[in-house]
Amino acid sequence: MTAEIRQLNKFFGNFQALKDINLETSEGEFIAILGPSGCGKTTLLRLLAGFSAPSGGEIYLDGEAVASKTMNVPPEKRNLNMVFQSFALWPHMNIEDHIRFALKNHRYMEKLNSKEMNERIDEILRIVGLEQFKHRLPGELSGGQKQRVSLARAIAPAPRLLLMDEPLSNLDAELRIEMRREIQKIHKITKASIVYVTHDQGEALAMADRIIVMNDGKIEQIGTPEEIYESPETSFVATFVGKANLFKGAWKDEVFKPEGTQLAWRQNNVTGSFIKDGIFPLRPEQIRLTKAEEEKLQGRIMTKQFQGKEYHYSLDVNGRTVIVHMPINESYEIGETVSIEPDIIWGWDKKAPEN
Ligand SMILES: Nc1ncnc2c1ncn2[C@@H]1O[C@H](COP(=O)(O)OP(=O)(O)OP(=O)(O)O)[C@@H](O)[C@H]1O
Repeated sequence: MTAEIRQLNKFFGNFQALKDINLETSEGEFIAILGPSGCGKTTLLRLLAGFSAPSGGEIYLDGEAVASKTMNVPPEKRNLNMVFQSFALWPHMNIEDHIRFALKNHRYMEKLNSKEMNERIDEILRIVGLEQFKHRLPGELSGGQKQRVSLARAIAPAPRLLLMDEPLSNLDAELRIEMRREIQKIHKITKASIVYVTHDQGEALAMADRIIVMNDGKIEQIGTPEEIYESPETSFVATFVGKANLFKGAWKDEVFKPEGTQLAWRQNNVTGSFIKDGIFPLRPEQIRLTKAEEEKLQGRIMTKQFQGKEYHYSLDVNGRTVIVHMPINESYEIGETVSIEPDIIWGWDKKAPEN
């Protein structure tokens, strides 16, 4: 299913939760809506689902208008299903019956006889790896298994659009990684379009075809995971997604002069807004520490954490905190003064800095 959102606005009283949202998705696309708590992700998802009506603008599903200021097609008349963070399972109903209920009550599901119904239930439970649990009640399942049931229930009637609201946030870290693979598999098998809300950039980067980064009710950037990570267009995207350090200074063509220095850092891939604002975003792994040299920017190591393949350092650089990740074969100590510069091996710019 394709979705088109035009100039969408949503007010709660005087508070504007969505501000002029525009978006077009293509058939079968996996879209992640990524942003911090309160930025409007769930509000946008609820409007797509039909649980809530817009204050302005329009939504089209497969080219047909489903919502505007004056009309709102209800969720059951949109060929979609939703998966919630809370699982939303019925405690008295076993797993098989959850799927059966979903198959019987979805408007767009063809009518099945009881043999076809049982085959479909088994097929769906096989996809999510729950065949042996079909007679259990939700209370007899782990968190991960419960979320598999809610995924199974959502995909059972083969909706053309799946809306997922932080479906993994109630699971522990290891299970979340495993469930990412499950959701990717489900996307591949069902070919449904997916809109997936998350505040976890790892999830969005790992699964989505395109990511919409939202902040304060607005879209900051839309792009593939690679575009969002490698070429952030705003300071918000650079820090929220890439955890970038924002160095202040002045740009002249492709050369950046950090504030208070005569250095020249070269970079040919920074977007217009950074150049205008005099900012050079560098992710922790794009910075290199070396023994202190006078002609380079210097900082003092405040903290050092061992992380397996890397040390994570925080430095005080002229009163600002800078985070740097370095391989463990180069080690510096807390209190040491070191030089910092853009990394020419891992950085965006493969050319040597001009200094
Ligand atoms: N029914 C409502 N009435 C008033 N304000 C609301 C309502 N629903 C949401 N809001 C406000 O709209 C803003 C966006 O909320 P929303 O739930 O969309 O955020 P979110 O990005 O999904 O956050 P989270 O990640 O914490 O779920 C918030 O400031 C919230 O308080």
